Amino acid sequence: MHVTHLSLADFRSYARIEVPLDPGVTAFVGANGQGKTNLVEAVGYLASLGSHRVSSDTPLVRMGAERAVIRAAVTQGERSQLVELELNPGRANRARINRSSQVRPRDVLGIVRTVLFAPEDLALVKGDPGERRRFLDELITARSPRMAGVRSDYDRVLKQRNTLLKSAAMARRHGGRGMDLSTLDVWDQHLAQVGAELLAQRLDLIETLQPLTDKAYEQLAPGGGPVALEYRSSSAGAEGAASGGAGAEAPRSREELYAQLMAALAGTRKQEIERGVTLVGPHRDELLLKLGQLPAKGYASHGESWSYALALRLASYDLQRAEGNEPVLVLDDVFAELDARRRERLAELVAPGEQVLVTAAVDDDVPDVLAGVRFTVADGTVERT
Ligand SMILES: Nc1ncnc2c1ncn2[C@@H]1O[C@H](COP(=O)(O)OP(=O)(O)OP(=O)(O)O)[C@@H](O)[C@H]1O
Repeated sequence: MHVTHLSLADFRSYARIEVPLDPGVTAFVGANGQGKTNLVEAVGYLASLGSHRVSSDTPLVRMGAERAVIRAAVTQGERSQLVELELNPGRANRARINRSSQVRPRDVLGIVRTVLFAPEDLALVKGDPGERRRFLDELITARSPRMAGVRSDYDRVLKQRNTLLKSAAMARRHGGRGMDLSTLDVWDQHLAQVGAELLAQRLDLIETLQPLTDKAYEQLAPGGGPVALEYRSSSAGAEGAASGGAGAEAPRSREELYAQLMAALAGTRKQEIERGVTLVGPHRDELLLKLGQLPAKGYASHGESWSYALALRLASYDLQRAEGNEPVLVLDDVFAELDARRRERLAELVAPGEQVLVTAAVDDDVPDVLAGVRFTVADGTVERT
């Protein structure tokens, strides 16, 4: 798919902007702070209902404005669609497809697809486990938009269960009789049900992503691998079952994963009531990225960490393409971060994409193989050059 037109109103630094886009490569070039990333961030938002830079919508709305609107015309094969999101921080966001009456924001998922490479990606390798969980869950949602509902159900159930545990912990501290544990039993079942669905999807994704990541790493840094993705589940027993990639005997069916989660919740209940928080479940799991025999985090060099992060993004691109969903590739300011060899290899790998959007501070940061349409971004204006 590709975006043929992007309109923004009160989004970030833009009061109003209309950008017609072609398939193939488009580079947005301009000095620091001129609004290049703001443009591609908007495209990424349509694909994931979130920004790759911030976790709240507030900074996305232009200072002084109340709401921001992102609108894109999208073409997939013969089909064209108009998708629109209105961001209302503090209130519910709104969405429209083909100017129709309103739909839920999550209904637009799957219309715009992106794989976004950005300097923030280094956190995939060097950052907290939450970064890697988010990477997995975003890709799961891109492959199967209905999983956005499962993800938000999980967050909701977890929040409610934590509230219950917190009040149980408070009651204990203040010498109360404690709580009626049958209520907690019900929440355990809810959590295990949605948790098993999420866990199953993550394990399936990791198995599919593993060979693609290894291949991408080899393309970017020949001879530097192998790389391995291992899922460390907080709900697996001490024997470490349920690891994706490696664990051949790991439970895979929803029923087995449900039983695993229920057993883990029962096993940690005393501790959870003491601490007032849910200690096991997908929100506590870790995706371990290994380079050779060692974890990349803490061991890989800066360059190796970059190659790993890029390999994960390339693998997600290959995966979506293989499943018949060609995403828009967005490369936000990444070439300036890479040495000449990686820059060249990455550019060659992405150049054939149906649509590639690149941002760079200067023309020289855009590799020659990505010659295409250029826009100059300056002072809130975007002009084709
Ligand atoms: N909500 C907002 N309201 C108004 N201006 C904003 C808002 N959010 C960001 N900006 C402005 O947008 C500009 C940053 O834009 P952007 O991140 O797209 O820059 P860039 O061109 O990608 O720069 P760099 O090359 O440094 O990455 C900054 O000047 C910032 O002050």
